[in-house]
Amino acid sequence: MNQTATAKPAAAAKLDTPAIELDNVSCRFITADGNVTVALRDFSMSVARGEFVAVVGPTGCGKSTTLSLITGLLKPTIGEVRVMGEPVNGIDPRIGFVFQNDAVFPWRSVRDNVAAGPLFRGKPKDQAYELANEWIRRVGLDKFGDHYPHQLSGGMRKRVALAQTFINSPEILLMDEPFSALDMQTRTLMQDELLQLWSAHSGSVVFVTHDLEEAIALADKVYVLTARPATLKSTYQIDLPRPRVMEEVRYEQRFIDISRKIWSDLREEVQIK
Ligand SMILES: Nc1ncnc2c1ncn2[C@@H]1O[C@H](COP(=O)(O)OP(=O)(O)OP(=O)(O)O)[C@@H](O)[C@H]1O
Repeated sequence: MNQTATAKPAAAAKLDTPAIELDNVSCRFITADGNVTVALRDFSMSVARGEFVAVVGPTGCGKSTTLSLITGLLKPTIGEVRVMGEPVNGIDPRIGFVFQNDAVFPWRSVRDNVAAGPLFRGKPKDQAYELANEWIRRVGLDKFGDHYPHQLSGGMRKRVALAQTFINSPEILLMDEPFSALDMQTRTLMQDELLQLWSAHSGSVVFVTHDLEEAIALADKVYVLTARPATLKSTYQIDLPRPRVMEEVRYEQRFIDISRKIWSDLREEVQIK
């Protein structure tokens, strides 16, 4: 075989590599009293570059564990986790996070919170603050740059968290129930904002949620996990057209059909005691 004729240029081959791969991963915890909890069993997942993946499953099955494995905070008991084709090894600056609890510094103003990432990464102060102002404007908080987190609503704090994360241009964004503490209206607004930021930014997202509708409305692909020990129950490609408008997409017939299908899978698992 003619190797040179078939081999892809290295750069192109690299771009084909998924952003995230979990390869037959199992994760087992041994608690202080000697009990063993298997959180994931023989679980595989692949997230392409620029893809938005949502992970749903019953409470306590192992959804957050998948994120901890991607960050390198946890190591799999069996299997391998790769980011951009390389085995995970420590904290990766290409990964950003947004969790349910805001990771804002309460003693810093909005502007200082948003500038913290670039400053930490060594950007000169004037550039870091210029960028922070730009992101504060993008998330609609222009008038609140000098406010402190306790002076903001839950939705506004979430905007700070998004600005704080997106300012670092993460190639991978991990989100663990980021909007679950928000009321329904604010949550819908934040979902729209997330989609706008993501589409302008083109990173890969793994979004863990209890809310099946949220998963379908946002994602390109939904992974459904079984009850613990979580293994893969099913995956669904979500073929709803983009751009999606949150308050409209959930009334579309296609959305309702997909929800019904996935819910029938999930219901079986939620009912397992
Ligand atoms: N560090 C740990 N030590 C021991 N057990 C753990 C640890 N982390 C998670 N677990 C256990 O692993 C299981 C899966 O936890 P995980 O947080 O991944 O579930 P989840 O699906 O995200 O849950 P929820 O939907 O309630 O947020 C749970 O039973 C949890 O108690």
